[in-house]
Amino acid sequence: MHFADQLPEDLPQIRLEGVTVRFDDGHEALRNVSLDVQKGEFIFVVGPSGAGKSTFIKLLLKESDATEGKIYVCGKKVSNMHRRKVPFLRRQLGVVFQDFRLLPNKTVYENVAFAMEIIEAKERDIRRQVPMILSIVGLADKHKLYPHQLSGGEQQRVSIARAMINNPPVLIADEPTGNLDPDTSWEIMKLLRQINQRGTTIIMATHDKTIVDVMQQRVIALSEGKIIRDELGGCYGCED
Ligand SMILES: Nc1ncnc2c1ncn2[C@@H]1O[C@H](COP(=O)(O)OP(=O)(O)OP(=O)(O)O)[C@@H](O)[C@H]1O
Repeated sequence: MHFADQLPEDLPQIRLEGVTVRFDDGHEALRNVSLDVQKGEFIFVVGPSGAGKSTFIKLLLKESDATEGKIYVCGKKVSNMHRRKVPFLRRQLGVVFQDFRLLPNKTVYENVAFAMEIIEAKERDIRRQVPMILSIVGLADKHKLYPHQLSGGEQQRVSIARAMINNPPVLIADEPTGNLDPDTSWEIMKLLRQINQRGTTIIMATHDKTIVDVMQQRVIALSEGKIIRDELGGCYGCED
């Protein structure tokens, strides 16, 4: 038994313990950050440009490494995880980006099916589940179209369908409404709220003050790499 590898008791879905990310030039993108995220939470990560939001998200996905501290995601210690195990970690995390990142030469159906093919799902399951998720995101009638034939909001729905098709317990959204107009942004937020109400934890980095203020969820505010506020039912910048 390797006691050093034992996980702490009562581990929440995500835990950061004294995490610092320091780059070669000495700049610290995160400084001694500690936080717990419980299963089923909806969390906004806010802060000005350069505050450390993307760095935080990259740590969860193991796209970056912490210089100091411990990170646990979905029952696994990520901070010392072997590269070989990273693909298994990523299966637990659906990811949605500001710029959608769809495959331009694949149809809506194929873009979503691709995420199941990667994990070697059975063809029969793909044929059953892809139409189901497309109807949940309101795109059942657009399955044959290519990304360039869709509006920005529709493209983001495809990317949410792709992120959710393998039922990850956590959905990470990095500025998912950043390229969308206000009405379309609200449609996307309604969809994210529905997904959260079905039990998926959502962590969303955003600059959108209105969305954060209206949604009344937990808000973690970063400034210069430090958590300066962490409150339930919070607002974007409460001093405003
Ligand atoms: N490889 C790197 N080397 C040095 N500094 C870096 C590196 N990557 C990021 N940084 C710095 O770390 C800080 C945090 O960056 P990060 O991308 O996490 O900010 P952010 O809050 O996501 O900003 P934005 O809202 O503009 O996306 C910034 O000052 C950035 O310049």
